Amino acid sequence: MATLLKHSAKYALSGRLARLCVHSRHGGLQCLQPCLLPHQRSASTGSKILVEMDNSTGIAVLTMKSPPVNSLSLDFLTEFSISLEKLELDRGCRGVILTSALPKIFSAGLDIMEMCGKSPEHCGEFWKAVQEMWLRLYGSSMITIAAINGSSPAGGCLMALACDYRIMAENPKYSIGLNETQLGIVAPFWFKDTLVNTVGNRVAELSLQLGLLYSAPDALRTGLVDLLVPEDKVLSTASQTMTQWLAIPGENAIGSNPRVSSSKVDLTPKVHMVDLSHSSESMCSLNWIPWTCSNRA
Ligand SMILES: CCCCCCCCCC/C=C/CC(=O)SCCNC(=O)CCNC(=O)[C@H](O)C(C)(C)COP(=O)(O)OP(=O)(O)OC[C@H]1O[C@@H](n2cnc3c(N)ncnc32)[C@H](O)[C@@H]1OP(=O)(O)O
Repeated sequence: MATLLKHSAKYALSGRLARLCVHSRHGGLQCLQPCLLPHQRSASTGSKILVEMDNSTGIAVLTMKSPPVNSLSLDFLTEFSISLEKLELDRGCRGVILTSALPKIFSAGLDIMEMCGKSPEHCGEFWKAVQEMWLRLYGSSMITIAAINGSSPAGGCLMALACDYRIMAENPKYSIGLNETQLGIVAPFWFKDTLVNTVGNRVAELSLQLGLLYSAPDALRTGLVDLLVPEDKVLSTASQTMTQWLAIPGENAIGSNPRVSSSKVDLTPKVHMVDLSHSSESMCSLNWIPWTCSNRA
């Protein structure tokens, strides 16, 4: 479950992201425009991501808004990770709903233009940003729910898989899956592991070998998504589900893992990023921590 990594990734990444904010040539914090909305709501928007925070519930909605297909470019990934880190550092934020502002598309996955004709340095930077997005989402200490309101192939599916729960629009035209094999590329092992954790070994094996994209009903049948609802109910259902999840006692609950709930514990990163500048091979080594880190109190 995603919560296994939440605290370790939180502390592993904040330093790197802080550096990205200062040094990145690809957007960064300076593009986020905070503004206050009524009823304890606040919003910040960059060019590709809108974050709306409801301080009364502790729920943030992170909306991807990068036409035409929310492809995961370096700029997009950088803005995404920075947005998530800001929420992670906001102790008032306990849950994040990830969704899309684009009709019919959740995310088309990695931006194909980032993968051809680029320098090795650029490829290395891009690939690190892909890992960082996954680590930050999968390792979040917040509850994360994907409100999948459109198609979500490959890296788009990975984003959804990295969340704690997946709610998809019951439109049979929408598809989701790790279809890399169909594109002639091999899904990295951590894509595979994320899929196995969700659907089990056999379904993952078939999905990856055949590069299957599932229709929404089939995605529900295989367990790739947890719930189908009418398209206009995806976001409201995600909010209701989040409220239920947040009612579960959090990290300060009696009997919770003392390593996590004490402020003096050693939260040295258990997740290591490796330099991939010269490699398109797999990327991060994960030392699983022995307790499940629970959600925020
Ligand atoms: C550099 C580092 C080296 C590392 C190399 C490692 C290699 C291993 C990586 C393994 C992991 C891969 C994960 C991935 O995510 S790979 C990307 C896979 N994505 C796809 O295959 C999606 C392809 N797109 C679609 O299926 C469809 O476009 C859609 C999302 C279902 C939408 O369909 P729709 O009919 O509505 O729209 P169009 O197809 O007409 O597309 C509209 C425009 O969007 C452009 N587009 C689509 N997908 C992408 C994309 N992934 N990146 C960039 N651009 C994309 C498309 O070209 C159209 O543009 P146009 O209007 O200008 O023609």
